[in-house]
Amino acid sequence: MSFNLKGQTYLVMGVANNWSIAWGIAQSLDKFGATLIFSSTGERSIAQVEKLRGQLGEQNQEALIFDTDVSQDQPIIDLFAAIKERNITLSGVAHCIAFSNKENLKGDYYEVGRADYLLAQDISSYSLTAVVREAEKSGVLAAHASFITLSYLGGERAVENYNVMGVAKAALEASVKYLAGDIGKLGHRINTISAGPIRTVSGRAVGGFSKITEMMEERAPLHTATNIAEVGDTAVYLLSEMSRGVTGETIHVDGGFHSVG
Ligand SMILES: CCCCCCc1ccc(Oc2ccc(Oc3cccc(O)n3)cc2)c(O)c1
Repeated sequence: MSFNLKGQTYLVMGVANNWSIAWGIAQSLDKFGATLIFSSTGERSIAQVEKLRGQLGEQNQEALIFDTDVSQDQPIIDLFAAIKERNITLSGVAHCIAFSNKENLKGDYYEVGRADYLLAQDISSYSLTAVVREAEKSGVLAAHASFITLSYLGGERAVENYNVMGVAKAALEASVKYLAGDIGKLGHRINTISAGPIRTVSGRAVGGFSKITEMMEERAPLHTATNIAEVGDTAVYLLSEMSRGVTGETIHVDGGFHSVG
């Protein structure tokens, strides 16, 4: 019997367009037969997902798409209530959501203002905690559900220009470990994929992005830039029973860059 995800439903949060890592995750889950639900923010992203789902398998041609602003608790509560009332059981959630104002993604980190710091933390870190809590409380989770979120090396060490987003990712990665403790006793898991730089709309918002990607292609053991399909396939592993013994972990999908000096 070959591995597949037929009959399993996953929520993918944060598809903005076909460059999004979240879209790579959706495509990989779809490839293995999973049924998908999408939540994004804003009419442009919603319109993109409506267009993109046409590229997916039969089971996802009419995938549900929710508009969820994760900067408030109520929209997150409403999202899982809507899933619950459709009697859908979730095998997992991919949280692919982050934001910080562009002017904080260049220059000196300490120039970041209090409001901008809190905004980056709210959207890029706290939103995962709220999503995991409300998913659990809503009763939509399968017996052994799996959560994943996305990070970058700049959350582990100072990478020039990544600045306030790096501090938010550090909080995100610490949250994953504490959340692993909370939900492990309930039978659920949560892990982080730390992706190498990928040419996305978000990536281009970060100062020095093209320099970093060139440097990575030179110095990473695999000498390749990361792509969304590589991240998507690792997401399938972490969101499936194949990683049933793994939680609170970070897997780097970065051509090995983090391993070399
Ligand atoms: C100098 C580091 C270069 C490599 C950056 C890799 C990376 C690329 C994209 C990442 O995701 C975001 C997500 C939102 C974000 O904030 C944005 C995105 C678009 C517009 C805007 O005003 N802010 C910035 C980066 C991310 O966390 C990490």
